[in-house]
Amino acid sequence: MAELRATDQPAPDLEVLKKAAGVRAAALVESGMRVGLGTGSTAKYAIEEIGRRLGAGELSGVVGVATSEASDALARAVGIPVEPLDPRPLDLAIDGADEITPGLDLIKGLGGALLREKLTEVQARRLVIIADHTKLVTRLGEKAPLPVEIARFGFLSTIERLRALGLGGRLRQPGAQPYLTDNGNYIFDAQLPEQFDPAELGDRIKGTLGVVETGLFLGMAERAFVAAPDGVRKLTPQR
Ligand SMILES: O=C[C@H](O)[C@H](O)[C@H](O)COP(=O)(O)O
Repeated sequence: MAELRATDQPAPDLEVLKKAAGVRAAALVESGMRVGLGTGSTAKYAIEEIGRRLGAGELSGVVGVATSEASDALARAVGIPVEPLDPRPLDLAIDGADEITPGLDLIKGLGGALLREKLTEVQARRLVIIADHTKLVTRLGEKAPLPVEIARFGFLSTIERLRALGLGGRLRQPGAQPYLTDNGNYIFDAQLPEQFDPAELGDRIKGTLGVVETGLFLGMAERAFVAAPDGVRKLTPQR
């Protein structure tokens, strides 16, 4: 890809980049597909584009499986029929991410949807991640905390157990009350250590009493469309 100098043109704002990635991924949807619909400010653009393609008659028979109440509402609003998750595989899932490594390991869940996202996307034949370039990292935890969904009952005890694993972090509490997920749970935003084995730490967190799920998505993404000012790049896992 050609390099642009800073003086050539103003950098597109992040919304423009997110939309470019979302539209690129939505082009993978074919008629008759069952598609996992991600959550967040980037997934929103893919959902809108799938709706636009359905409305324009470019697609037919597409069914969405939404990963949050918000994405369910958006999908219905743009004309995508939505079904609940059932055991059948999904042809494709499209979602954003908070961090993306060169191996396409991910941190997800800053939007609070990690549990439904993982339940849905583990059933997808292909998980396609869409993001702007600010989400690229060399190691997990570089920029974002790791969201960990925890049961409300006994949450202070669960947080103590997580701290005993060496994790810093805090309960997500944007206002007077803790943040509540679509599943009625809380989220602990964990600060990851500088060096750790993601699979091993993920297992230890998941094995902690009171933990429902983590935002570590390891080895799940088939590709990512990452938008930067000089274009949308397709990334595949580098191992
Ligand atoms: O829980 C939210 C999801 O994992 C999102 O896909 C993730 O937080 C990225 O969201 P955004 O595209 O808004 O940065």
